[in-house]
Amino acid sequence: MALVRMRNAKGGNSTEIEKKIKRGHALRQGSVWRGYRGLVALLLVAVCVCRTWWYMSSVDSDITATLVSQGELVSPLPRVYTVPCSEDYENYKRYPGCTPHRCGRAVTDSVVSREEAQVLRRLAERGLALAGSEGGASILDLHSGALSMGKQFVNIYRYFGDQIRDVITPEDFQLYRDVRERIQTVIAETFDLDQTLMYLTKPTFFSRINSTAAKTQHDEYWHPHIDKVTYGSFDYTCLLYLSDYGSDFTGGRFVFMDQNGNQTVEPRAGRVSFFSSGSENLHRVEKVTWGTRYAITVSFTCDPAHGISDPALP
Ligand SMILES: O=C(O)CCC(=O)C(=O)O
Ligand SMILES: [Fe+2]
Repeated sequence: MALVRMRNAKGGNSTEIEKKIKRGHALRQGSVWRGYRGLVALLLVAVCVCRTWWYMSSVDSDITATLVSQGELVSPLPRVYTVPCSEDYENYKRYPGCTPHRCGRAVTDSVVSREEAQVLRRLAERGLALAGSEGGASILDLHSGALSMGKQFVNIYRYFGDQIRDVITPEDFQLYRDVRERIQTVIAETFDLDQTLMYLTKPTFFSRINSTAAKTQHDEYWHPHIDKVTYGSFDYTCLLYLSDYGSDFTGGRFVFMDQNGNQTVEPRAGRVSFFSSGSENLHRVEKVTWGTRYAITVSFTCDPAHGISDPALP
């Protein structure tokens, strides 16, 4: 009743009012749609974030096989996997008796004992405790003296002078030499080479990796790479692990990236993993998710011009 009276009272203005009401409806509908649009945009963003997260996690979870697990003991003979040598070798100078004629990867736990690995790990801990990068990987190269310090490197022999003798002893250098010799022998036996025609090459370094974010590109250790391309002189790469996957750290598995899937080597203290350095052995290291991972890279060249002597105090 009141409504009818109001309509009558407004009389001629009714169409104007109806228009306003319609406009109001339209505006309300618009704002409802805008509300929906906000929701849709939010959903789209969520979908994008989820897809990116799924992609990023799948990059680290696309492992197809474990070549050697941490818990196994590969002894007394190395476990060897041959792979066809890449065609790249045709573009490199050949050194008979050393250049790979058989390519592949191998793992052995009987060349370096766990006790020796522990001594080397303590050396790495002492050396790297002197400085270290701001995140990601830190390295200590006993040959050149390079030690990660913040975003750069220092030369430990110059920076710490004689004090470095309290950190690295003659016994440490002797152990490095012994281990290097044994590694050279097992590589020569495995790939049928003349070990007198193989030379230690640089860089040869201790690495320490933890889960902190890398601040510079050279502290990013997880990118897929080919050692012959990255380091130039490498013909045979060897990694000596100084800590245990699963108990000292998580993540950080070594991954061979093959066309038909990936193959992992799980680090174990004293484990020696070696392979021909060409593109038949594209690889990466998974990001470390917890703890600290120590390893030494000890590699060999066939080119005497790229050979170096064992590390020693200057
Ligand atoms: O530490 C590792 O397992 C591998 C390191 C590596 O790929 C390299 O030093 O080129
Ligand atoms: Fe590498």
